Order: sequence, then structure tokens, then C-alpha cells
Amino acid sequence: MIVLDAVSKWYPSGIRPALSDVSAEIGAGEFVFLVGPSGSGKSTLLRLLLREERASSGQVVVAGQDVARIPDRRVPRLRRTVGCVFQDYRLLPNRTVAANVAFALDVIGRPRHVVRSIVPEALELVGLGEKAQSYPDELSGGEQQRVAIARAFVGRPRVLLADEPTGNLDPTTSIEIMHLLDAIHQAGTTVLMATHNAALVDAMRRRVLELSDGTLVRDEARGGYDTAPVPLAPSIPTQSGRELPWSPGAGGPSGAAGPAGVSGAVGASGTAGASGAAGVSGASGVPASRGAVG
Ligand SMILES: Nc1ncnc2c1ncn2[C@@H]1O[C@H](COP(=O)(O)OP(=O)(O)OP(=O)(O)O)[C@@H](O)[C@H]1O
Repeated sequence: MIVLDAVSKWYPSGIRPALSDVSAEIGAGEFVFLVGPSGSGKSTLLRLLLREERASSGQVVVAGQDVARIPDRRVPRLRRTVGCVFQDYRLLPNRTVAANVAFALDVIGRPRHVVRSIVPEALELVGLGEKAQSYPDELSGGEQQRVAIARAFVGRPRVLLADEPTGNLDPTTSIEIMHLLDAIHQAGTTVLMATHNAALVDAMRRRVLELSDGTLVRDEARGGYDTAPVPLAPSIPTQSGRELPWSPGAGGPSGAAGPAGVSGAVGASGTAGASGAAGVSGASGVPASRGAVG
């Protein structure tokens, strides 16, 4: 679904590349975390996938399209394939929740009657059916992020990119957002999530790509946030240094964890042990704290 082939990116004012010779493939239906210190190149990589920036060298392919070769007039079509959620929500402040979600469909030319029927469905999906006529400043940060997720997902993109989606949220709300993204993944969407949230990455145990100074330094199938660096050469066995408290492969196409034993990893949020309450129970490995989905 996503192919990065020897991708480098220099910003005009940069003294070093923001990305340097990055190669990775992400298959359809995978859930992948993108981690690394501030400035390591995570947002740059996501911007290349959205064609907000172009690679200086190398090739970026999304859903079979060489992103650099897409003519400008067809970039909106790429953005139909790739939904995006940001740390700062990026909602339109003077439009209602429903209008914010509808806007995403309007710009891709969906007919009014379709918009009228699927916007309420999208808001129900994120647990905000009753807030359809509220304005963003009447919502909590977590609710605003739910709206942003509904907006990103309402057009049913094949890929969802999330750039630090829990960065402004408390631990409990972060877990709720994680459940939502996991539910979207379980529905078949490829998800790539850049994050600094170590507790979520450690609890989920999904594939982890780690950048450092623009270089890909780790690609680990069921990694933690800062698992000991794993050499990228496939002949060298993974040494995660941690035991998995459940059977690998249980609970999802990318080897998602079952809830048992994982809850402790995010127990600091105070929601450990509540697994199973939401419609995505057992899928994410993160304790469910509110029945937002299903
Ligand atoms: N528009 C830009 N112009 C010039 N340099 C930029 C630009 N955007 C990012 N950079 C530089 O590119 C490098 C990678 O930045 P990027 O925002 O991709 O990192 P990041 O890993 O997403 O960081 P954070 O976790 O803080 O969001 C940094 O050195 C940054 O200063």
C-alpha cells in the first residue's frame, strides 16, 4: 500500500536532510507506528505521503501511485485515498461538527444526499452523534479529535495517517482515540501513526518504524516504543529484550495483542482492567474505557 524507496528529503534551508535514504514497505491493512525523537523526520515522511512535500530523491508510492508523478489536478484524488489526522485537530471553528465532517465529502464531490446520510453514521462511529450541531470550541480536545477522525474516515480512505493524534490529550482520552484508530484499522484501513506516546506503542505491540536524524534505524514487527535497536538486516534475529505477555498473532491481522496482561502497560491512566467494554474490545490491547465504537 505504501512503498518508500531510498527516499531523501532536503528542505531548502536545511543543513542536513530531514529524511535520508529511507526505504520501507507497508502492506494493505497493516497498522504501523512511526516513532523517533522530535525532529527525526516523522512529519516530513507523512507530508511526502500526502504530497504536501516532494522527495528530493527516491520514490514514494501510495496505493500504486508514484506520488511525485501525480499531476497537481489529481492530488485531490490522492487525498481521497489517504485520510489524515493531526495533533491540533485542524477543525473549521465556524462550522458545526456535522459541517466539518460534511466538508470532507463536499471537497471530493460527493452528492448532497450521500453526505446527508453518511455524516451521521460517521459521527455515530466516533461516539459523537449527539454533538452534530455543536461547534468545535464547545467540545473537549478528545471530542475534537474524534470529529477529526470522523472527517478523515468518512470518505473511507484506504490509508489513514495520524500525526501525533494523542499529543494534546490526557492518557485516558489518548486510549479512547487509540481504540478508535484501531477500530478503523480492524475495518481494513492501513494506518500509519506517528507518535511520542510510549505507553500506547508498548501496549499495542504493532510494527514499529523508528527514525533518528532522518534515518530509519528500526523496523520491528511487534515493537515497543524504545525497544533496543533491532538491526534492519533480516538475517539478524530480533532481540526485543522484552517478553510478550500473550500469543503473537492473536487478535488482529498485524498480530495485535489480546487485552490480558497488556493493561498494565497503560495502567497509569487509571483505566486498566476495563478491557472489553467497547466494541473494539480485544482488538487493540489497550484497555477500553468508553464504548465509542460499535
Ligand atoms: N518546512 C520546513 N523547512 C525547513 N526545515 C524543516 C521544515 N519542516 C521540518 N524541517 C526540519 O526537518 C527535520 C525533520 O522535521 P519533522 O517535523 O519531520 O520531524 P518530526 O520527527 O515530525 O518532529 P516532531 O516529533 O517534533 O513533530 C527537522 O530538522 C526540522 O527542523
